[in-house]
Amino acid sequence: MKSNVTSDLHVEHVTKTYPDGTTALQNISFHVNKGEAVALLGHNGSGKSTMFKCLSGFERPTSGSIYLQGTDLASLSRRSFKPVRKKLGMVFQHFHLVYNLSVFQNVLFGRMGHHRSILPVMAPFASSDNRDRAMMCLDRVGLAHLADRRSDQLSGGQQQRVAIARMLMQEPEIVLADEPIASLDPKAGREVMELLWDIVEEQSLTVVCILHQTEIAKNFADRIIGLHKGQIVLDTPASSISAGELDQLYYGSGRKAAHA
Ligand SMILES: Nc1ncnc2c1ncn2[C@@H]1O[C@H](COP(=O)(O)OP(=O)(O)OP(=O)(O)O)[C@@H](O)[C@H]1O
Repeated sequence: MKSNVTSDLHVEHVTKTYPDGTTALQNISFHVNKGEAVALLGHNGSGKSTMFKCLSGFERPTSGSIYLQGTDLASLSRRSFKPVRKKLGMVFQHFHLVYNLSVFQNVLFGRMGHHRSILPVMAPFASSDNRDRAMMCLDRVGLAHLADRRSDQLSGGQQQRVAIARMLMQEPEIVLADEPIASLDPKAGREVMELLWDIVEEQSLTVVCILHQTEIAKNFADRIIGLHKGQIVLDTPASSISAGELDQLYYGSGRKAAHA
């Protein structure tokens, strides 16, 4: 079902209660415009991953709606979700590569949503177009020289670059990133964020990125949304957010803001 919603992502009064009765999201509403980069912050258990799962279609909200470029996700059958899903590029904390396969093969898998079967994305059968595209994506993340290496023989930072190349292979319009640098050391994490952000800026992609590093969020995102106990308690341009507001998000009113 199409709506007249014009933003890339539109979350309207979303509540999510798990079968055991835990309410992880309570009446959440926000929208993300095309090309906008939003960082989703909040302490452990505030509902970030549940939001990510609802945005990506892995979980359905108990009530409320999520529109992706105007299409209500809840209205889609499994089959009709596929073309919509193709627009969503995902980056995860633990990379989700197939580790006993080559870097090149992992990047080819990113094209899966463009085909009806797995065959056209298997290296021995892939078209020259797909093969060239995979090498271009690897080149963009600086890893073309490692195309033939097994993915488990890369550093964490390199594995995340492969995951980004795989996402590029998909040609997404919206990027959902779930703690993309949480498994990396500070230097590798910063380099991966710089790469990811260069790519989303050059392709004008819309981004929702879950982060725990507030400095990184301030430096990279256009806007910061803060969750607390499943509710939005902060929705502010990153350029104008104060250290006190971030402190408040993580430590609540019981703690005096360290930088206020
Ligand atoms: N499958 C589930 N079944 C029941 N409760 C769940 C489930 N998944 C998450 N929860 C609960 O929902 C709440 C929000 O969890 P969620 O994982 O979304 O938070 P989070 O902000 O991503 O936390 P973290 O930063 O630790 O990943 C928590 O109370 C959690 O225990």
